[in-house]
Amino acid sequence: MTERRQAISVPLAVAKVTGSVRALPPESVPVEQAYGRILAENLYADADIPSFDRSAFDGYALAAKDTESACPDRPLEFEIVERIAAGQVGTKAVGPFQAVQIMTGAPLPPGCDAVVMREWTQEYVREGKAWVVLKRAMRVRDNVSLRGEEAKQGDLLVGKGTVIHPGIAAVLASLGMTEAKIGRRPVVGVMATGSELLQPGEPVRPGRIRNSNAAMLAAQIERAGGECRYYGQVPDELEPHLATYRRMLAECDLIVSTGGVSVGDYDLMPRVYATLGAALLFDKVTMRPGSVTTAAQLDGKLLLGLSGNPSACYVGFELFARPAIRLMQGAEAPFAPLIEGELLADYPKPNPFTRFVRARIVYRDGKVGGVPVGFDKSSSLTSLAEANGFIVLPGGSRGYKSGDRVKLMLVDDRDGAEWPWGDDGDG
Ligand SMILES: Nc1nc2c(c(=O)[nH]1)N[C@H]1C(S)=C(S)[C@@H](COP(=O)(O)OP(=O)(O)OC[C@H]3O[C@@H](n4cnc5c(N)ncnc54)[C@H](O)[C@@H]3O)O[C@H]1N2
Ligand code: MOO
Ligand SMILES: [Mg+2]
Repeated sequence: MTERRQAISVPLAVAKVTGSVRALPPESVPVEQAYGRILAENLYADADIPSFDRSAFDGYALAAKDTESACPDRPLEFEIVERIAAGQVGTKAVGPFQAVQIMTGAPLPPGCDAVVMREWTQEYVREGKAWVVLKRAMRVRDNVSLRGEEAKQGDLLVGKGTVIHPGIAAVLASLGMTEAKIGRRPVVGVMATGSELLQPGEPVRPGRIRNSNAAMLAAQIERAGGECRYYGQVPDELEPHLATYRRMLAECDLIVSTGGVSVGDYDLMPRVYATLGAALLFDKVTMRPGSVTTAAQLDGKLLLGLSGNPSACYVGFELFARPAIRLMQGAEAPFAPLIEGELLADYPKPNPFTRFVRARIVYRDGKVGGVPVGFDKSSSLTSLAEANGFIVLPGGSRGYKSGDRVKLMLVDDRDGAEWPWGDDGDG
């Protein structure tokens, strides 16, 4: 008789996987190539930001107190003593009822504490001197960006472990960094198993199917931030499994296989792990699809045996490989966000295990909801083309009705979330 496997809960399985990986040593890349990578150091302001008082508008810098009596009936005249563009520093002392013509971003000259927008003024020449006339009073700091108003020297600007997006690229550049220190992308070895598999370019033959999981996993690895190294598809024979697996162990940081984890005669992954001496973390999870997802550890490396069934493979990857890949890059928030939203169609099936219904997450009328996509079986493939998330239904629940509140897992998210599962049960 086949040995019965001990199933563990999803949160426990996720915790076992995430507890088995650690951040890889960081590396540096040019800031222009850092988009989507994970920052490996805290970014602190190296100076006050902005680093000097500067004009926020094109206009005239002057002392606000000189403008107190200005009004439409009694305009005030200021002598223009200098004109400064952004990048220039004024050289003239500015006395009472004098002004400096100033452009946006230029440093405020000493003696000035406000800027009048050009549109509020008129400029003319009289007796060989340039003058500007003003019809309203200004207050100190009007139209001025003050030194340190955004951040003070030493302030934390961006935390280590954050996914770099365009705003963070701007911060890096503003700190004078040409290179960003980031987590190295783990090299993720992928092996597809199954004598039935054809390469996508091969003609179909009776009983055979095209290998779609390899292409799917390559894209999932890319989305998670890993570097996919594909080792091809192996037939259901132990020797090619072992040979390929040994190469992956030597060359990769994380190993993902698809297929062969169940109890069929040709499901060889359990024997692969046993032969290699890997320590099993789990080989059954109380989830659907993907219940036979297996995880093991060898020489400090995480080995993930995903199901061959396309939907089960997809779900297993997002639940286990994704946070592992992100943690290996040093992410602080490695998980896909799990949020509450509305179920947008009836889902009558009972859920003996936690169910991950492949879904289209939609944002409509200020609300977020999930629509189950098409054909809903562990073996389904084409409906995945529509999915950008999962509806997560807890184990032990019965059918759900359209409009019910449910948990939605956003697998297309980029920034990540901290532990989404709560401290008990299924999140
Ligand atoms: N007696 C039992 N049978 C099965 C159980 C069980 O508990 N007891 N679990 C079922 C569940 S649930 C799943 S899921 C599958 C898991 O199967 P394996 O991980 O062993 O995968 P394979 O047997 O290799 O293939 C399953 C299925 O997927 C197709 N496949 C495989 N690789 C690919 C690929 N690269 N691209 C596309 N499709 C692929 C394969 O042809 C099979 O149809 O086991 C159930 N059985
Ligand atoms: O492992 Mo299977 O995908 O639960 O249906
Ligand atoms: Mg099988």
